[in-house]
Amino acid sequence: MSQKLTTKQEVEQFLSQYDTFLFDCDGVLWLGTHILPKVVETLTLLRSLGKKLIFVTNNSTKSRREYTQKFEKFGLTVTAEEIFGSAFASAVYLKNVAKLPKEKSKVWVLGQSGIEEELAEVGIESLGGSNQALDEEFTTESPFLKLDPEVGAVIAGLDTKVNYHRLAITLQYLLQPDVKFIATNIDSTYPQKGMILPGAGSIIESVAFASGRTPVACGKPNQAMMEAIVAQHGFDKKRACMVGDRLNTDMKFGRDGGLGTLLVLTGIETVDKIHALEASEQPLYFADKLGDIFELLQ
Ligand SMILES: O=C(O)[C@H](O)[C@H](O)COP(=O)(O)O
Repeated sequence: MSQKLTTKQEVEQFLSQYDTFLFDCDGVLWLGTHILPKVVETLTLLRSLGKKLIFVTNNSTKSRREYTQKFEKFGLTVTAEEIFGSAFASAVYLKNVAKLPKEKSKVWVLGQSGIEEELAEVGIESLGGSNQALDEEFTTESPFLKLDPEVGAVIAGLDTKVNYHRLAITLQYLLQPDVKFIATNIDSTYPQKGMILPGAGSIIESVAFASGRTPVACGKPNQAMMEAIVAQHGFDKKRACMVGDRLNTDMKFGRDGGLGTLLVLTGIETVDKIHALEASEQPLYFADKLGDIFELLQ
């Protein structure tokens, strides 16, 4: 049964079990540009206790570099090596697993600059994405209908500028059987201050349904992402904890990876949703917010 962290002793006991903490971002650390209460204090405290912090987000709109700038704005110094985003995970998958043939080495992007930047980092040329010509209304005269024969894959992720033009051209590439279909993540929604918004998964579902194809999803809960993180940071999974706000991505990612799990209620989930699960599916711990760790230790 999931245990709620409500006392200083419970928090001390919780912290004593783990040396490494993997943090989801949206819904745990912040809601869009709104940092959640006592997050900076909590992360600073954990660092002072010698804990290793790694940030694992399914949000593909920003590259690791752009995320370091977002952390900086909140007064937190985080290096790109401490951040794993689904855009990075997708680029690594394409580079090291999908291994596109030389003659089909380009990628069509349905998504934002974070994906384009991470693809460029691994030497993959991309089309589409944030290209402003795609903001134009779609017509059958669209120049993008002249498909690039060197495109060997589609990567689809969260795109807050999604429109019919982008969906129509993405579908044309997905109707080519030899073009691979990669999704950055499956999140149906994501939390913003006071509301829930359509996530990458809901956008990707549009072209998956239209094309009749199912993508390979590279973000949480895909364990390839966990393996990449463990390979880079070399921590003991038995003494690591995944902290997240979504049961079917963050908590599944942590549980399947053999990590401890802490669910916070500042994002998508509720206590009722936790208790509706089988005991084995529930997070080990839950809390109203991440900042409770700092507040309860005072
Ligand atoms: O793609 C989305 O729907 C959102 O960006 C995603 O849900 C947020 O990612 P998180 O930081 O919660 O993993």
